[in-house]
Order: sequence, then structure tokens, then C-alpha cells
Amino acid sequence: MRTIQIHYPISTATQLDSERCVMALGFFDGVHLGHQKIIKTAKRLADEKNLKLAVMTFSHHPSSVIKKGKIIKNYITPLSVKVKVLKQLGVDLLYVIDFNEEVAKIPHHQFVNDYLCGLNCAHVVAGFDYKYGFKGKGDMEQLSIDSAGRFEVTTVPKLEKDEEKVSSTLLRELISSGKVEKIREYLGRNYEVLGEVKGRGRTCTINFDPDYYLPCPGQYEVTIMKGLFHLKGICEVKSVHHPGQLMVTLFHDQLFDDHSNVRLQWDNFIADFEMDAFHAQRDFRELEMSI
Ligand SMILES: Cc1cc2nc3c(=O)[nH]c(=O)nc-3n(C[C@H](O)[C@H](O)[C@H](O)COP(=O)(O)O)c2cc1C
Ligand SMILES: Nc1ncnc2c1ncn2[C@@H]1O[C@H](COP(=O)(O)OP(=O)(O)OP(=O)(O)O)[C@@H](O)[C@H]1O
Repeated sequence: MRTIQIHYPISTATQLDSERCVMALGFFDGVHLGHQKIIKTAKRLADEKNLKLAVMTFSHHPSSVIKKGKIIKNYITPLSVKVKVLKQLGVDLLYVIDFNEEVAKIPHHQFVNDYLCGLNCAHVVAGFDYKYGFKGKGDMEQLSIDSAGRFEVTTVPKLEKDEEKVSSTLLRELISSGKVEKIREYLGRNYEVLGEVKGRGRTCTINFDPDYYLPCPGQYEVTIMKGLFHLKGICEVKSVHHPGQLMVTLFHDQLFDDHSNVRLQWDNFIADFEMDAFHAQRDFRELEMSI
């Protein structure tokens, strides 16, 4: 997969270097099951048309520039992780737009001209609620008008679960309320943080990208994974903590080399420190016995 950073204004060189493609549009934080539906739809079309599969996303969430509603600064999948997941989904070209105030002011028709037609799109795929262009004035109906027949448009209908849109917002609400065990139902995988382990024996430190969106403070049952090694433990998320670092107490000695790359999987919220928010999926006493 080729990753192409795009700074404003988009350069003619980038446009001339582009390859004919089917392009999926969105921020894709988490690359949840709704996002996967967009990307898989685009991949099916790309395979049928023998074109490259492209994804266009942003370096950081538009809310941090537009400052409308909640400003999203931490991510379920920081960009480096999003790149890994998109590559696994078979994406050939990843366009990462440096979303800043100038980009936010691009009118919808100019965005289509310069960033979609300009990057050789034969077919554009996005979800039912995708917005683009200054003030978010462009929507999927407008996209067909703005295309002016230069590319085809596929709108993917809403993927719901329990009559609710599967969304990054919903995932953030689950994570920030400690309901990490429910993430899998919306993400298609458990919530995890990629990082480096330091220390041996029963306690270790995990260093990771500080851009990750962390669960609410409390104690969590976690699994540290490296290849076939899966080690269970307890991780404390403190309200004031070293950004990008977590301590884990393991049930068994770990012998990973320092700075080994590991995955920290969030299994279960056990309790917050006052023990008044307690909803472990397993009996806490049973868990205590196993430590
Ligand atoms: C080039 C471009 C410019 C945009 N400018 C704005 C903007 O000025 N205001 C806005 O609210 N959304 C803008 N958006 C849409 C945002 O990317 C984002 O989808 C929207 O703000 C939030 O949408 P959502 O909360 O419905 O997902 C722009 C999108 C693109 C691609
Ligand atoms: N549940 C869903 N069903 C269909 N399309 C979706 C769904 N969720 C997101 N999409 C589409 O996926 C692309 C990425 O959207 P975006 O990154 O805004 O995801 P989101 O989950 O809606 O995020 P947020 O909750 O922060 O608004 C867009 O084209 C959007 O329309």
C-alpha cells in the first residue's frame, strides 16, 4: 500500500502521479464494521473494474479544526494503526489530507474537482451520511451532482446494531464508560493498543502512541499478546497518568525482551477505584483468586 500525504494546496505533481481508482471517503477512526462495509464495497468495485482501491482520510479529525461540537484529539486507531488496518483490508493507495483551516474552506465542488477528479477517481464510495466541502455542505446527493458524470457514486446504507448506527462516536462512548468487552460487537475485533513492552517478571510497562483513546480510569483485565504468547493481567488506568505509558501486573512472569512490540487487549472493566462502578463480566472474587 502506498501512503500519499497531501498538503494544501494539492500539487499538480500529486495529481499527475495518481492512478485510476475506486476511492472510499471518510475519517475511519477505528475502521469499525460500518467503515469496513464502505471499504469492502469499494474493493469489490475496484476488483470488478481492475482499478486500484484508494482511501482518502485526514491526518487528524476535522473537529480539531472546525471546532464544531466535541473536539476529537484521541483516536481508537491513531494514523499509524489505521494504516496497518487499511493495508490488511487490501487498500492500494491511502491519501492522507493534512486537514487545516484552508482545507476546511474548500467549497464542495472544488473538493470534487481537485481531490476526486484531480486524483483520477473513476468511482467514489461513501456512507449515507458522508459530508464534504466548506460547512459540510456537500452530501451524497450533492456528490452525484458535483461529479458531473466524471465518476460514478455508490452510497452505502447505514449499518446498524440494536437500531443504532455503528459509529466511531458510539465506540468512544463505550470505551470512555469502560464497556471494553462490548467493543468487539462493533469493531469486529477486541479493542487493543499497539505498543512496546519494558520490564520482566510480574510487572511491566507498555509504551504506546499517546494519541490513543484510552478507557475511563479504573482497573481492567487485559491480555498482553506477542505472536502466540498471550499473558493475562490487570492494568490500572489512572485519571492522571504518563501519556503513552501504562503499567500492567501479570498473573504469570513475562519474559519478553525489552522494547518488544506487543498488543495490549482490553478484556474487561473490573472496577473503578471507589468500586462503585463495578460491572466485571466475571465475578471479581474469581478473578482475585487467579492473581
Ligand atoms: C475539503 C473538506 C472541507 C470541509 N469543511 C467543513 C466545514 O467547513 N465545516 C464542517 O462542518 N464540515 C466540513 N467538512 C466535513 C467534515 O469532514 C466532517 O465530515 C463534518 O464536519 C462532520 O461530519 P459528521 O460529524 O457528520 O461525521 C469538510 C470536509 C472536507 C472533505
Ligand atoms: N454505520 C455506518 N454505516 C454506513 N456507513 C458508515 C457508517 N459509519 C460510518 N460510515 C461511513 O464511513 C465513512 C467514514 O465516516 P466517519 O469517519 O465519519 O465514521 P463515523 O463512524 O460516522 O464517525 P463519527 O461517529 O465520528 O461521526 C463515511 O463515508 C461514512 O458515511
